[in-house]
Amino acid sequence: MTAQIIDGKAFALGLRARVGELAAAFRGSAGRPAGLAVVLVGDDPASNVYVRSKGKATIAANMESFEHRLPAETSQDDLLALVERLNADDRVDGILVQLPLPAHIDAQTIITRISPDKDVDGFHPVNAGRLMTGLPGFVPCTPLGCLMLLEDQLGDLSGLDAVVIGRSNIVGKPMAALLTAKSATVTIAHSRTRDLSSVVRRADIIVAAVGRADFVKGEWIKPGATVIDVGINRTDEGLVGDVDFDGAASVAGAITPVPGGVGPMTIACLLRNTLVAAHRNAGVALEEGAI
Ligand SMILES: Nc1nc2c(c(=O)[nH]1)N[C@@H](CN(C=O)c1ccc(C(=O)N[C@@H](CCC(=O)O)C(=O)O)cc1)CN2
Repeated sequence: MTAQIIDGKAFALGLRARVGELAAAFRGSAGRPAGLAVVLVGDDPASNVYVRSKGKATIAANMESFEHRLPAETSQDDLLALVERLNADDRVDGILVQLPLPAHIDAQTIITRISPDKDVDGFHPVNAGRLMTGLPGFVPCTPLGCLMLLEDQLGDLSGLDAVVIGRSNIVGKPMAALLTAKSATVTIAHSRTRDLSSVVRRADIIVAAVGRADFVKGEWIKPGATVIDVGINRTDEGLVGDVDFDGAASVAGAITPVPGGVGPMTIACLLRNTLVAAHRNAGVALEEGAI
C-alpha cells in the first residue's frame, strides 16, 4: 500500500471538540444552549443508530438535544405539523429529519417545510440555491466534511481536476458546487457517463458517492490522486465503501477508509452547522474562520 490514510475519525473528533468549546461560549453569551431537534420516523436500524449518535454528540458538544421518535405509520400531515412546531420553537436552532423516510411520506415536501434558517442539513432548496450562488447558508454535512478533509490534505484546491461520481442532491451536487467554489475543475460523473474509467483517470481528486460496493477500481485511479469514499455499503464482508480500497490504496496518494473516513465527519459537521445556526438565530457574532 502506498496511499496515506486520511483519518476522518480523528479529524471529526478535533472538530467536535472545537465546536464544543464555542458552544459553551455561546451558552454564556446567549443565556441559553444551542439546540438541535432530530426527528426519526420508523425503526430503520441504521437510522436508529445515527439518531442516537447525533443526540449523544449534541449533548457532548454542550448543546441541547431534542429527539422526536415517531412510529413508522405517522402521517405526512402529522410530520409537517411537528416541523412547524419546531420552526416556531425558540429553543431549537437546527432541525433535522432523518432520511430515508417511510415510503408514504414525500421527503422533499418535509424538507421544504423546514425553515431554511434552521435547516442544518442544508437540504432545503433555498440553501441549495445559496450554495450555488455563493451566499451564506447551510451546506449539507457529508460534502462539507469531504471538503474539510480535502483542504486539510491538499491545501489549495484551485486548478485541480476533480471528479464527483454521483449526482444526488445530498452529496454529489453540493460536493461539485463546493469544489467549483474552490476553483477546482469539476466533472460530475454518473450511471450514464461514457467511459467512466477514463474520466476518473484524469482526476487529481475523486469523490465516490454512488452507493455501490467496490464500484471504483484501483486501475481507474491516477497515481498520487486523492480519493474520498462516501459509500457506506453493508455486505457479507462487513461495511465497505464505493471504492475498491486495496486496489486504490496501492496507487492513490491518499484515501479515506470505510469506516473511519467520511462517515464521522457527517455528525461533526452537523454540530458545526447547528452552532452557526444558533449564532445567527440569536444575533450573536461568530468570529470568521472560528470553525
Ligand atoms: N437527515 C439526514 N439523513 C441522513 C444523512 C444526513 O446527513 N442527514 N446522512 C446519512 C446517515 N448519517 C447521518 O445521518 C450518517 C452516516 C454514517 C455515519 C458514520 O459515522 N459512519 C461510520 C460507520 C458507522 C456504521 O457502522 O454504520 C463510518 O463511516 O465510519 C454517520 C452518520 C443518511 N441519512
